[in-house]
Amino acid sequence: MSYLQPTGQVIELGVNIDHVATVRNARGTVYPDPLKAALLAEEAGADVITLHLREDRRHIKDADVRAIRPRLATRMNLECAVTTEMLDIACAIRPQDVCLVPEKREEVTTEGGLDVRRYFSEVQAAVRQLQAEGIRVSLFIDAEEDQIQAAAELGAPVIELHTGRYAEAGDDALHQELERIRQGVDIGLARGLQVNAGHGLHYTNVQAIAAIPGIAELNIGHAIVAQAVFDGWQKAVRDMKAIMIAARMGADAR
Ligand SMILES: CC(=O)[C@@H](O)[C@H](O)COP(=O)(O)O
Ligand SMILES: NCC(=O)COP(=O)(O)O
Repeated sequence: MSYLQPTGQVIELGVNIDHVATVRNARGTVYPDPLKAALLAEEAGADVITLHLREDRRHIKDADVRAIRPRLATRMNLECAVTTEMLDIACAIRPQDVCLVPEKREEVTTEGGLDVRRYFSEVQAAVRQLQAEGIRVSLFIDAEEDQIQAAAELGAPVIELHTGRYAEAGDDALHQELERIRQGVDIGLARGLQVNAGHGLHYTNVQAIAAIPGIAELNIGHAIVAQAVFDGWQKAVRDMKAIMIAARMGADAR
């Protein structure tokens, strides 16, 4: 049986537009415009628009977040670090969703999940601050039982399991990493959490993740922007969504 999401979808696609901004920033131009990318992605089937306002603003800028928030027909999932600056920005702009992620200046991309257990009180305070503004909070964590348990304990309604290790796994570790995600989904659902997933997913490795019953939403960005170079933006979004739904329906049919 397919679990239907609020939008009636069996699984939702969050399109992360960070790297549209990377291309724009490469020359300091105003194009490609992340706002246009967001609106076209929604037309092409994106259920959520995700953007990561990093402390170093290497791609998405504050102005992008402000410009995009009021224009979306779907919903904004703003990813940010657990810092006073970012939480204040999130509370001012009030996206529907905020996903709290770890951040290191020197990282090329997000390297792991938020250590909710270690920073329990700080994360709990951040969740409460955001929830007081009516924002739904997701925690970007590794698929580890103690992290999932900690997320449930501090009252976050949603977790996003970091699929980076799965995405980077060689053939010998792939099955183990996929099993780790599967178990994380089961643990999260058992604790009443919505379970999302993301990071490093592309048009091939997404299928096994999308097929996991109970995953509500996948956040995917880099691979879609890369595919858009060859196929165009809207086709890249449409194709990713179609692959996800086919994988989920195939799994449910089994
Ligand atoms: C949290 C996550 O996995 C993505 O948002 C990722 O951080 C995309 O942004 P970067 O490519 O700048 O890491
Ligand atoms: N949280 C994952 C995300 O938003 C997109 O990550 P990626 O697909 O750009 O690796």
